[in-house]
Amino acid sequence: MSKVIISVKDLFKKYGQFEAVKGISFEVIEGEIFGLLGPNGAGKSTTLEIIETLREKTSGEVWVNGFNLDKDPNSIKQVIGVQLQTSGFYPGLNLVELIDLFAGLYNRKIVARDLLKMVNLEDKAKSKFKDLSGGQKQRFSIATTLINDPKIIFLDEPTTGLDPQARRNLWDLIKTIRAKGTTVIITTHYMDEAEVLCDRIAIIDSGNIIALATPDKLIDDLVATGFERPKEVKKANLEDVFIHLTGHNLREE
Ligand SMILES: Nc1ncnc2c1ncn2[C@@H]1O[C@H](COP(=O)(O)OP(=O)(O)OP(=O)(O)O)[C@@H](O)[C@H]1O
Repeated sequence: MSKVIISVKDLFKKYGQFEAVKGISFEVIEGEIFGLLGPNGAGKSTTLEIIETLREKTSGEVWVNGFNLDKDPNSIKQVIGVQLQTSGFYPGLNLVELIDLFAGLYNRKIVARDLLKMVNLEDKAKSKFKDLSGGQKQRFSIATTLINDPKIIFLDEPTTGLDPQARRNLWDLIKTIRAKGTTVIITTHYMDEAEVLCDRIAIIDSGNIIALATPDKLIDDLVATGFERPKEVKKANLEDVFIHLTGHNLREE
C-alpha cells in the first residue's frame, strides 16, 4: 500500500486582497517524485513554502508525515530538507566547512566528504561556493537539503539556468536520491524535465490545480481530445545535436 506523506486540503493564501492560492488539495505519495508545474506567478513557490513551514497560510490544512502544520511545525521541519538560501553560504568557508556548519545547526554528525561524494563534488571539497560552476552550485545546494537525512526534499527550479549536460547530471542525482527512498517535490518550467523525472505532476494556474496525474496520463488525455502536433516531429531535436556533439558525461564544469 502506498503511504500518503503529504496531504494538502483546501489551501488558501492571500497577500492582502490578492488570492495567490485558491483552495487547492493534493496528496504526495511516499517515495515519489512529485512535480508542481505552472506559469510564473501561479502559486507554486507560495504552496511549497507553506508546506515547508516558511510561510503562513490563510486557511486550509496541511499534514506532512502525519504531523499537522498548525500543531506540530517543528516535527515537520525535522523530516524535510529545503534548499538553503545561498546568502547563508559564508564566503570564507569551503564546502566541507559549510556542511560541517549546517550539520552543527541541525545537531547532526555527518561525514561531509561522503555527502560531497554523493553529489560528485569530492574534488571541490576545499573550494569556496562562489568558485563553483552553475551546475556544481546546484549540486551543492541539493547536498545541503540532505544534511538532516530528511524523508522529503523540496527543490524549487533546481535546473534553471543550467546547460543541457548539467541538467541531465542533476536529473541523475535526483533519481539517485529518490532511489534511496526519499520523496522529492520539485517545481520546474521545463516540460521535458517533468516528463523524465516526475511520477506525477500537478499543473497549477492562477492559484488552482487544473490537472493532476502521471505525465503519461496527461498526454494520453490530450491525445484523446483529438489533439495532434501541428507538424511532423523530427527524430531528433537541437538538444540531441548539442548533447551528441559536446558529450553526455560529467565534465569539468
Ligand atoms: N510576499 C508577497 N506579497 C505579495 N504578493 C506575493 C508575495 N509573494 C508572492 N506574491 C504573489 O503571489 C503570486 C504567486 O507567487 P508565487 O511565487 O507563489 O508563484 P510561482 O508559481 O512560484 O511563480 P514563479 O514560477 O514565477 O516562481 C504572484 O502573483 C506573486 O506576485
